[in-house]
Amino acid sequence: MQFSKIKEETISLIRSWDRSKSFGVDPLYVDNDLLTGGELEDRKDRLHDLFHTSSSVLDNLYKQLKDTPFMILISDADGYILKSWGNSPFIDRARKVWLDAGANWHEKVKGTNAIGTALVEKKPISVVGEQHYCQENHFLCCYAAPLYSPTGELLGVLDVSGDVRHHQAHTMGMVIAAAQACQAHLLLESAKRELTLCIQETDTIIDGYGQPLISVDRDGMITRINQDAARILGLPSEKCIGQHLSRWFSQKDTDEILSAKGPSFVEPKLKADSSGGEKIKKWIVRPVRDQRDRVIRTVLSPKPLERKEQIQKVNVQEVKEQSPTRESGIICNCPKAKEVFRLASVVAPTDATILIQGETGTGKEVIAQSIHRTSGRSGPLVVVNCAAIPESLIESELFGYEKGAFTGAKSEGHQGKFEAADGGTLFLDEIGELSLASQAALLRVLEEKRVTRIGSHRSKPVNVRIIAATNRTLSKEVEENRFRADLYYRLCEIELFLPPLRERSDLFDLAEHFLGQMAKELGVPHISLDQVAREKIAGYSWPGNIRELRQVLRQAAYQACLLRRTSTITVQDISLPREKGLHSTIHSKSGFWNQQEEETIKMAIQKTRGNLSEAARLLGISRTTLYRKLNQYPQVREMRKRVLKS
Ligand SMILES: Nc1ncnc2c1ncn2[C@@H]1O[C@H](COP(=O)(O)OP(=O)(O)OP(=O)(O)O)[C@@H](O)[C@H]1O
Repeated sequence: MQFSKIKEETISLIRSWDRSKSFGVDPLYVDNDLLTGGELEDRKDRLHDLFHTSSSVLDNLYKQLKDTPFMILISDADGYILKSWGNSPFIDRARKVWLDAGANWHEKVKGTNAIGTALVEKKPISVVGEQHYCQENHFLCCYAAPLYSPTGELLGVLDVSGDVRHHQAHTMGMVIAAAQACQAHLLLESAKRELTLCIQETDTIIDGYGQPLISVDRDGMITRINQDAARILGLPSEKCIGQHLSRWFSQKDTDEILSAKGPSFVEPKLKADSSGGEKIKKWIVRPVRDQRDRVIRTVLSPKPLERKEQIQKVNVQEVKEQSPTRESGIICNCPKAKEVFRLASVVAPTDATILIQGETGTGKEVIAQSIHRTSGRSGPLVVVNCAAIPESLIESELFGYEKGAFTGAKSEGHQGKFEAADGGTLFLDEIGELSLASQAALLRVLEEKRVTRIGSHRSKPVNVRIIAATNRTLSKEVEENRFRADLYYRLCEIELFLPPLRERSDLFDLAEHFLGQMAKELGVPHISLDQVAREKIAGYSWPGNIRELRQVLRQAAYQACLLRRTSTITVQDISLPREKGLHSTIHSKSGFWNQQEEETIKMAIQKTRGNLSEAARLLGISRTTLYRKLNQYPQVREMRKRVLKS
């Protein structure tokens, strides 16, 4: 050993003896500090990672010392020996001085000794024979080196102890090397864990990224791929990994992708025989470089399409479409509306979130129902009218609540609409009416795909397809900060715009359909419109759209059949509000609507002689709604009383 090293060790030993004296350690009598079994196990548990990762190093060290009068010990940072390995007869002698698992060899207990002194001095040290402070330990020669965690925390000490007669200076070197190897293993393990976490984190990010992503190595083999991209390639993601890009792209395109030196666009064609579905026009290629600036990975993602392109793209799909038919109760003989239904039928079986926009009464709920019916989802369609629920209740309606969550809560708690729609579709009608606070809560559920009942700490996974609808222009609401932009983008993965009735060419198909329904209700074979009535209908702008058409025809049909006893509707039967100022009246759902509604209910009550169940059935509304309507229109109530008396 070098002189300076010896000098340094000697100074450490002198300091240690001073400390031992000041701690009041008696060199002739050791007052041992021993752990109970439970405490020993607890302390071992805390160093589990060290023991686990260092087992091969310690096994090796043990093999080297197996036939010698030496033993290996590991202590924790407080000086308690947690593990020891060794052979008798030396181990039996060592036990007599409690050089064994469970005993504390801190300087405060044992005075100067390799374990205790290495812990305090925080460096490797050997303590040989009489260098030990306590007399009973003079038969020992001990070599110890501190063990540190990857973050630099002192974990304990690795010690090799033996009979003083076998003291050899090089043993110290062996212990230092073994301690370093233990630390390296710990570091490697923690790096591996960090890497695993990183990979899991990245996988989670790329899967929820909302854009297809493919990563290939420099030979063109796929190393990572998210679900969206796998769908394009037409194979499950696990089957794509390890496949060469040339399975999907031509050799020329593959070479172009792999030779990209910086972010660029390529326009490769997916091979005709690839089993994948979507065709992408352009891909963005982003090379990933290592520390030496070499391209080691290439990430491919499709260039996002403009909305117009997206719609065209879906339209060219060879997907079996389900056009609305008369049997389904949906009339759609106009090219503009057909286009919307075509797109709806293409996206119905996917999980894409759909935003339906259109004026009031254009059939947003009708198309939502059609999407749900053809989605293949086994759960129910749950409809929530966001405008009809008071703001203070909307979150409990959507997410549910636990018992006693708030004053007035049902004692057994309440399932929210999200849970009710699990496995199915949640139709959020009039989404534009949601307050900003409720928008934030909704966004959270959409992102996490988990719902937490109010008053609960546990969240529950939900598999719900969202269809939202509004008659506001949501992008304008976003611009004016009344609707969250992030929620808007979440909701409009697919946007459907239903045309207003005045832009549809199938007005008379719709009229005929409704008149057919009314003929059934009124028990007549057929109801028709005369020419002048048709002209009046054709010349009107229908701000209340299909709903308004149905209401107007219903009133006209009742008037013609019940009051005039004819099945031909004439212009006198058709009562249209003055067009001036109509829009606001329709939108406020008051005025004109109320008059129409009141008249229609009166006729139904007359026809059914005051029987509310039958009247409700005739009107196509629930009994509860009819009761509500009777409260709203006192004159109808009075009329019913008269009908019942007569
Ligand atoms: N294509 C269609 N064929 C037959 N009936 C239709 C069609 N579209 C809509 N309707 C009828 O028109 C009425 C209004 O439709 P719906 O409730 O779906 O409109 P909406 O756009 O959701 O209205 P709001 O914005 O006021 O909620 C309903 O009675 C519906 O049955």
